Amino acid sequence: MTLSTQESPSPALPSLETEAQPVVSEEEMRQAVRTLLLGLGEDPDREGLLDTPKRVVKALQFLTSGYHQSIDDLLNGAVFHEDTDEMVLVRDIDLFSSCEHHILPIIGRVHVAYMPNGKVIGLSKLARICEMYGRRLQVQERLTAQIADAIEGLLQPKGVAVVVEATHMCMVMRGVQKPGSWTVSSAMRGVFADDPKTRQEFMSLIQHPQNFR
Ligand SMILES: Nc1nc2c(ncn2[C@@H]2O[C@H](COP(=O)(O)OP(=O)(O)OP(=O)(O)O)[C@@H](O)[C@H]2O)c(=O)[nH]1
Ligand SMILES: [Zn+2]
Repeated sequence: MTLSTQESPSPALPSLETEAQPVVSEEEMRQAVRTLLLGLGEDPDREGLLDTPKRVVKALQFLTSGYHQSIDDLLNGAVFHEDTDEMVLVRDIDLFSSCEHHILPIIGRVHVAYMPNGKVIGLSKLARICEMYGRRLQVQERLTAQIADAIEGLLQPKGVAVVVEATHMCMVMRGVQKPGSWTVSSAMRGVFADDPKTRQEFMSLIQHPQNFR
């Protein structure tokens, strides 16, 4: 699918992926799902599958709806001037994304921290940023870096730390079939990259509780 540029990001914002507009109609997408069903040996005209192409297209559109969001929209102006230089951390943000290789779920959690530099962001907006990038076709490493870049661009903080812990259904349900495997990726910027003590403080704050599975 070709991605077409719909808007040029504001220079004050971090560089974003351009908004994707479908270059095929919804009907063509449904036909493609019907073709997949036929290829799988199914009968797309049997009762249980009649509405499946429509449902699959709708589900995939939702799971990739992050392409149609922008930081500007989700932020709703919630950046505030605040004189604090203590670490802000939101941990255990649920993550549901889709791997770009197999379009299968990536499920996990994100921990986001930053060291303010005169500005703070509405806490929910950190989770919304994770959602926006999660609802795209992703590799975990890029998702992690995009979240860090967005926060860095918005707040120009003294540092940003993002850790993503996720399990990839393409490694669990198929392929190498390793349930229980978790991939951990991190993006450390500013003081989190430069100062081992600050990084260590962050890492100790996101340690799993005893009962973490
Ligand atoms: N680095 C990285 N790799 C990923 C991610 N999601 C899936 N992959 C990997 O992408 C690779 C694609 O490899 P290929 O050999 O082209 O595809 P495949 O035949 O389906 O590979 P297997 O999964 O090993 O069966 C696999 O090793 C996946 O585990 C991700 O978020 N980051
Ligand atoms: Zn995959």
